[in-house]
Amino acid sequence: MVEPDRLIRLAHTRPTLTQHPPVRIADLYLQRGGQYILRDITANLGLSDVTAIMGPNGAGKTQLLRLIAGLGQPDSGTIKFAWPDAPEKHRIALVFQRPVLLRRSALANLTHALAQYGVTRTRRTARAMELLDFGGLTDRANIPARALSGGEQQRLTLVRALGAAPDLLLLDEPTSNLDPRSTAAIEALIQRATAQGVRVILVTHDIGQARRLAKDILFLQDGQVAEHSPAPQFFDTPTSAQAAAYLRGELYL
Ligand SMILES: Nc1ncnc2c1ncn2[C@@H]1O[C@H](COP(=O)(O)OP(=O)(O)OP(=O)(O)O)[C@@H](O)[C@H]1O
Repeated sequence: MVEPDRLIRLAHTRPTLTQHPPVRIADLYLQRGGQYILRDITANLGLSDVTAIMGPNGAGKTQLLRLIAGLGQPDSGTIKFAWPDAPEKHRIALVFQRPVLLRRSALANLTHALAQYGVTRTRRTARAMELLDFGGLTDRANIPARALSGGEQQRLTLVRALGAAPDLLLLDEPTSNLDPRSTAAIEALIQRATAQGVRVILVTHDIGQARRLAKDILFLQDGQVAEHSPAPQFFDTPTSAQAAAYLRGELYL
């Protein structure tokens, strides 16, 4: 495999993010079907390399991620980015829970995406091969993407997103349908991306995954922030009753 620093070479210089939180969410409300599904969300995200958004089904995790990605507007409140021109599409990449791939080979899925990202035709194939290598998919280059295993498809989706050299990678339960081996491969990819300075916001129900990857946890309950803490504090001494019950595996209704 190529070295990570060769692979995700940045299309632009990353800003120093220590002074400004990459994502600043303030007083955010979102209504759907006549009800508020996100309420009074105020949080700085992306200060650590991996932020996990956790919470029970229906808590609003996916909707919050979509708003951060620029897919839709809140009813009120703001989402501001450390990058002056964000959300510019190539600075923020979103990977959905289920892979969405074209009916083409793995390689062609990547060259197609790279064309969208503005990579010149002459560089596309070499870059796509680098990305396949990064994802451990070199020998799958010419296989129809939709014939790949679930784990391979998700790896392909992830390296396709990284091909945009994003500053911020948004992942919505990227391993929810995968077995431990495939999950480990995805987590390794995420860690290699963060080693390149990519900030990750990860929605996950997998407590073990959050422990392995995340430095801070935003816990949502009923569309509100129940807790936002550094990971060790969240796991050892959660301050909200909801998070404590969730971590104990109790059914908090
Ligand atoms: N278009 C819509 N109309 C009405 N309600 C909606 C709409 N879209 C989402 N919702 C509701 O918003 C709530 C939050 O949904 P969201 O998908 O963000 O939850 P989640 O925390 O990601 O859940 P899960 O863990 O099950 O994926 C849910 O109760 C959902 O039914």
